[in-house]
Amino acid sequence: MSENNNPELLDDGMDFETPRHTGKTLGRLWRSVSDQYKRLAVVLVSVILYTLLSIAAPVYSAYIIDLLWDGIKAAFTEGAAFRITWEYGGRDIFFLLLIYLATALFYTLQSYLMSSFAEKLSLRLRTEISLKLSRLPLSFFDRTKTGAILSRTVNDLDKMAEALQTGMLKLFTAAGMVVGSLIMMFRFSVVLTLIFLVFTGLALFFTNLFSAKTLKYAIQRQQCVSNVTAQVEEAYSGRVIIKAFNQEDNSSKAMHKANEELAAATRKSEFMINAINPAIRLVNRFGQVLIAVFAGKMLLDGTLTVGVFQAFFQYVNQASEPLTEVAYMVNSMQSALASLERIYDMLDEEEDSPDPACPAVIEQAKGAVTFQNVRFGYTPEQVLMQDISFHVKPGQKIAIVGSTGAGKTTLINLLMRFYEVNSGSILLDGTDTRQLSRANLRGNFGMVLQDTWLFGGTIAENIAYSRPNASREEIVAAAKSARVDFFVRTMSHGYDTVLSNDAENISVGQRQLLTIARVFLCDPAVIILDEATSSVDTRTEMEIGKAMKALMKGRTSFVIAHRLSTIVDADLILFMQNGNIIEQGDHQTLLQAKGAYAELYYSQFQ
Ligand SMILES: Nc1ncnc2c1ncn2[C@@H]1O[C@H](COP(=O)(O)OP(=O)(O)OP(=O)(O)O)[C@@H](O)[C@H]1O
Repeated sequence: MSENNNPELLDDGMDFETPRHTGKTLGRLWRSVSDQYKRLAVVLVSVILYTLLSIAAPVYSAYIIDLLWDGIKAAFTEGAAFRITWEYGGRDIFFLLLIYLATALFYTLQSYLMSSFAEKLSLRLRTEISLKLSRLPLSFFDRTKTGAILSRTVNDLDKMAEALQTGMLKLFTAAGMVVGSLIMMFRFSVVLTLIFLVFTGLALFFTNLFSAKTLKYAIQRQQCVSNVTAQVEEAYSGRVIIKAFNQEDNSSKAMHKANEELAAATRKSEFMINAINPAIRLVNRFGQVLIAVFAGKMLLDGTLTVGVFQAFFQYVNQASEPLTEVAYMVNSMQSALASLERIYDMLDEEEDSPDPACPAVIEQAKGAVTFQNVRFGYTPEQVLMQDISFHVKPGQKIAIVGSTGAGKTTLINLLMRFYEVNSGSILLDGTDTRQLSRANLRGNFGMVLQDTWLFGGTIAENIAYSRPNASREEIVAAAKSARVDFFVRTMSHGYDTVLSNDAENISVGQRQLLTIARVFLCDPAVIILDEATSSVDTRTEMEIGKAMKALMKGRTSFVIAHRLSTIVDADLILFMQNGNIIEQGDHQTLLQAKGAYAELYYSQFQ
């Protein structure tokens, strides 16, 4: 199972893993529940009392049955009626009932306390995770699959909470119950207890023998479930492309294959579970029959009383059940610890460097931007940008040009401080952006990306995302500036129309206009525009172009340009290649330089 300890491989929520550092993880868990020690102490006392009473009840019942049995025999020989009075038997039966009641109460108490303990812990971890997610750098999300993050926040936490609620309690009570029952059994009869131990040993041996196989099939099944989920996800997200390329048959064949594999794996794993349990129970039953035969003989010999006979069987049940479950309990506890370990791993991930303690503040930026000898790589070993320098005056339009992968988006990522530069600096109005808080820096920027993001909510709420307290008039004014007001009014509920299911009921162009409205509303000093490519029709493209032009007015604007025709009026064109700016200047200067830009320009227009 060692390969399962690699967090990368655990993305599909595979069950039955083992923790890497059990002691360390337990220690950390212990420290993170320091506010709940009192609760745990009460649970511990309750578990001890529950176990003691559960062990005491059969002995007491043996005493009562023997007492009554003697009374019945005496009454029989005397020919008198047998009667139970308060003094004779009644009081004992009442006390026995009290013991049963108390065990039930302690059981309820400890179950309740443990579930609230586990829920408190999981709420705390959930909060820590969500805070952590907001502090993690984007590079974490680059290298971690979405499924893994979801699995951490949902599956792992649930698994851990469940194991703490039921598994741990069972483990504690099981230990006490087995030890206590065995002691009592030995006291009653060494021979009968030895028979019990031999058969339980056999049952455990068979459980171990088959558990490796059961585990193997269970893991296979889990992998098949992941496979089916992936197929469904793929078929759903790619449904348009699948239809467009007439691949429905292949897609459903792949799905069918995954389903068949899952059915086969489930059959095997269910068979193992369903075949093993009765087999093990059979071994246990054989043991019990043998004990009954021997005990019956002892009963006839008079070396065992009726009361002890029945009490012994109560102990057999109390001891054998936890013993056969112990393998499962250990597995589930280990798997819960592995889950907890992954949660801690995520909480230990390196965070964004903290904002400065006394940050500089730029309330309303003028919009001057300077890159000074910026050097950057997404990974330490691979430097993408060697040495980038340029200066932009407030209100200027800067076009960033370059082939795919040239580093245009990266430049913007650095400007927004989504990633930190390796060396050099980026200045906004002469202030190093690292001296500002990230919130202050980003508050001075507005972004319109091709990859528009709208959330499930009304159109008004979506526009107001950049300024949640904006009035309806301001929202409508922003929509008008973005030339999307007319479209919104044609919708069934206007600005209160709820966008759902990824906002598929509105077109790509309209989505982009809505995100332009969003930026209009927050009125930033610097804007970043990712020009629309061919995914919209010419008319919508013109609308977007006009809305963007209006947005750029009076602001410093960085435009990631795909068509050179739209940037001839730019104050500064940055021509990028392999992460570096190889030419910069305005359109005329670059044409006169007769370099890469001129070549590209003429290739597009001649
Ligand atoms: N998050 C990331 N982690 C690692 N490498 C990245 C990351 N994002 C981009 N890169 C790499 O950095 C280089 C520049 O990418 P970038 O996205 O900046 O290019 P681009 O000019 O914006 O391209 P496009 O026009 O296709 O969007 C590419 O080689 C890309 O593979």
